[in-house]
Amino acid sequence: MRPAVVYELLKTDKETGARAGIIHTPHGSFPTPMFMPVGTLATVKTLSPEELKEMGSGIILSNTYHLWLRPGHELIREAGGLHKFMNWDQPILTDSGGFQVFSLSKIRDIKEEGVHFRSHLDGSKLFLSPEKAIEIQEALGSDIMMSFDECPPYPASREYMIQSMARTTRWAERGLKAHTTMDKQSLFGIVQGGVYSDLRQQHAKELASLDFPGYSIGGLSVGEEKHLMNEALEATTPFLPADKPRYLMGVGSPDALIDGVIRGIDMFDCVLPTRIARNGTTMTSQGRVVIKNAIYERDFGPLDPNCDCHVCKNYSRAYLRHLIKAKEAFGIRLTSYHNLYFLIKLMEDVREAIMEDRLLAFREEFFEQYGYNKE
Ligand SMILES: CNc1nc2c(CC[C@H]3O[C@@H](OC)[C@H](O)[C@@H]3OC)c3nc(N)[nH]c(=O)c3cc2[nH]1
Repeated sequence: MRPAVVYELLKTDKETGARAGIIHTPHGSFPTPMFMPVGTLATVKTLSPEELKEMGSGIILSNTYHLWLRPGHELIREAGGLHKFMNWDQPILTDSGGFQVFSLSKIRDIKEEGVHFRSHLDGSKLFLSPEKAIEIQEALGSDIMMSFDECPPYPASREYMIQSMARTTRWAERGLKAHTTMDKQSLFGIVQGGVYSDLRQQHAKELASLDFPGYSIGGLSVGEEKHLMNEALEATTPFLPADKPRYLMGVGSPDALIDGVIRGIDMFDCVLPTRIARNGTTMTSQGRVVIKNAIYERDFGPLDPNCDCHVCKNYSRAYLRHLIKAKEAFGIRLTSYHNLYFLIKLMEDVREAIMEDRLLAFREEFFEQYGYNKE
């Protein structure tokens, strides 16, 4: 089948493996590297589609597991699909539910045919398989779908990893066969292998031979140290086709994004920016600002003097601190907007640095300003 998702490589940074490109999907195109806001329950918490477009969010995520449980994928299909249901007419990427089954449900039983588990909402018995995950994502009308995989717990033994990877490959093949409603392929394979470089390389090659339109790198950002994530990426991306997108799942923080781009990653997602925003922690060009801190009580300057988002142009740190302490809903709307804007803008700046072959210099300057070098 022809791919529904097409990657256009524009430039590779001369000093690193970093790439600048464009990803084309049935609902439009977006530049890469790109940070993708997470809208697990069909909403990027507290923000409207108009605000997401205004901040430059080219694509958002939603979550198969959660939407299947509530409000149900059949209801969303009747509503005309997820784009219509949530009034978002640009690209949507959905996860397969693999991760949530393993991270949310206590009781689960992994079998070859799929995973039996109980709903984290009402304890009812559920069964998720590669075929079911495809059925749900097709009902949602997702532009970029994820294969049903196992994200093994961290750490996992080599023996367990080898068995799990082999099953994840068999599940990926079943997903490719089940994905039939559209005349084009929009299913990504998910590379596993934990922190074992040889297994990462082996799984990348295995999935590359199945010719997916794109590849996710899973099994990371699950508690491993940063250098282990970087080493896993170095063992994976060189064995993935250069003309296909690479998506690092669940990442992340500004340093992890930059170091992921340097190792050939094009797409990222993470709940971090919106999750920390809800308790008033923000990312700024000078590092983290925890707005509830008393030092900001009479600080009438902008959250980030180097940021041109509407929050930094119109509201002061003192006002944000007041709203967050008073638990005013408008406060977390402002901190959520700024944090997402910050990461999307960071990826735009990184993309510019790639176009001008100066990504390592950009990394040095950003790390210095943000305060990473102090750690
Ligand atoms: C946080 N670290 C992390 N997240 C991960 C996710 C969930 C992202 C998904 O989870 C939701 O955010 C909580 C988002 O909806 C996202 O959708 C793609 C993963 N999903 C799958 N299928 N396989 C993996 O190996 C995997 C690894 C991860 N590591």
